[in-house]
Amino acid sequence: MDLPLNPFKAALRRSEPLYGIWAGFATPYAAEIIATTGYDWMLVDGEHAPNTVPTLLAQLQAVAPYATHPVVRAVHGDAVLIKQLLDAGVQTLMVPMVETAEQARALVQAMRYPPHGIRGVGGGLTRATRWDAVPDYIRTAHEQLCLVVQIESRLGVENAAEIAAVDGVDAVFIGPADLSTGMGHAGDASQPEVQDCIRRTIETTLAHGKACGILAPREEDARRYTEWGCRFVAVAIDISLMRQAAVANLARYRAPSQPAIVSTTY
Ligand SMILES: O=C(O)C(=O)C[C@H](O)[C@@H](O)CO
Repeated sequence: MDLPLNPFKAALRRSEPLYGIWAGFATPYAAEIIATTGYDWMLVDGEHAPNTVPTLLAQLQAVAPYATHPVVRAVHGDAVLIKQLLDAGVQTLMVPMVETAEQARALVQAMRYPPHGIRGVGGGLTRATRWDAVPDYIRTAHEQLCLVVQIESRLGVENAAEIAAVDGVDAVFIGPADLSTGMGHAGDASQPEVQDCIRRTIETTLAHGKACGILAPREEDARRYTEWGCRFVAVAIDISLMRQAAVANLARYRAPSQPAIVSTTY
């Protein structure tokens, strides 16, 4: 069989925004529900959701029949973990907290086979090669792999040009929560100096011919970042959607200040 194409990587070159959703339930069942809803991509979160390599694999398998592209966020940029994720069939990998070009280059190396990198060869053991059904995987894999590095610190913003310039970095994704918190604003990305960093990072990334993305569950933020040039925007978080819907539904019957009648005490 042919090497599965990466439609997300191809779509990053287009001008229309790609709308995504954060998938934090860490279960294949919930991931599959999300995959049916029509978002262009979903972020399967291995950093802040309770995921492991097997749970990420199960989610990749669950969403495989659907058009929504799974972007998997690793808990960190360790080369050994990256090897396992790629072997499991991750095509688009997001790595948090990339602050220097050197870090970005190491990530590219982790995703490529020698002589271009250090990825170990799993061959017929791996889902990535469809258990050896894909011919010439070693020589062609990099064409369909996509590396998204997260810039989410002041140092990362300062080094954004060098990071975006790294050959093999396909896109930059801004983390507004970590960026604002690291700048002393405890998750408040609306602060002018944080907004300034976000805008500069977008402009710098685009100037280097790379796509830029961001998490923006509030509509006004998502629209502004899109206007500033973000190409892929996560406009929702599944867990927040569920909680907000549950709270709003109960509020139709009972004031939020009223305690539950049935309560379990220990
Ligand atoms: O800093 C950010 O913003 C992100 O990287 C996304 C967060 O980790 C996300 O989990 C917030 O819910």
